[in-house]
Amino acid sequence: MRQSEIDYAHIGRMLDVSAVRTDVTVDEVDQLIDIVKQYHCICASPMPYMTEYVIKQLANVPDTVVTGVVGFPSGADTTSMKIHTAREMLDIGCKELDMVINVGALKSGNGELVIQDIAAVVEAAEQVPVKAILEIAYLTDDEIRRGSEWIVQAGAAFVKTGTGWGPRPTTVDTIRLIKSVIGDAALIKAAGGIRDLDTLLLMKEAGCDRFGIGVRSALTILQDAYDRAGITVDSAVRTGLSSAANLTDTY
Ligand SMILES: O=C[C@H](O)COP(=O)(O)O
Repeated sequence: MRQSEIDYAHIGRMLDVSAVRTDVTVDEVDQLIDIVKQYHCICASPMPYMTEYVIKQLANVPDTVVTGVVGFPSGADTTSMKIHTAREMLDIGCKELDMVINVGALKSGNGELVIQDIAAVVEAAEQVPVKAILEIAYLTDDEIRRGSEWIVQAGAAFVKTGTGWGPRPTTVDTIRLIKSVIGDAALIKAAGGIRDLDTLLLMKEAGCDRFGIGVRSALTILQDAYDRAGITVDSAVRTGLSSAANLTDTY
């Protein structure tokens, strides 16, 4: 991909900006709201108890939908718990869902459980896209292959790589591996430890369609894209960079 072919001004259309850490504060959620508005990001992703608040704050922002998180972060909830959460998120107005698959069942080779768990949420979501999270940080390459196949079989719209809570980041090689397995049968969302624009662009070239990025890294990446596009942004959002940097980072 040549630099001249990249639409830096619209990078936000591929970004789900998240505030899904344990210690996320209301100030950080407010900053997430400012960022998605300023950079026209496609999706905002808060923790469940803040989701209705974010939906209200973005009510007049047509560019951005809010995703509801399901089964964060372990994926070990029962299927009925996941269905309940999915329905609650949809009832308050979420237009997408990000669910963690049953990682323990995947590692135990229990495909039937993994597939029915995802399929039940896909069914509850009706037409709303479900991004099923593998949590690659805990998986071998074989498990990533198997899990990707099961996510496609269950009918999820996206194979998503991570929650951001795992011990290692998603890499370009992870995206290549998933793409080699699923082809065009589902979309790919890379998430977890993406910290710069060039890595994001390499992942896009490898077949990634969407990126989930925590609020601190998102601001850095979006600002880099706007700088490359020669766009000046509101100083209030840029000032937020320093407070968002308080988010702890495991990578
Ligand atoms: O899905 C969203 C995650 O928060 C992305 O991970 P991150 O916080 O490491 O960027």
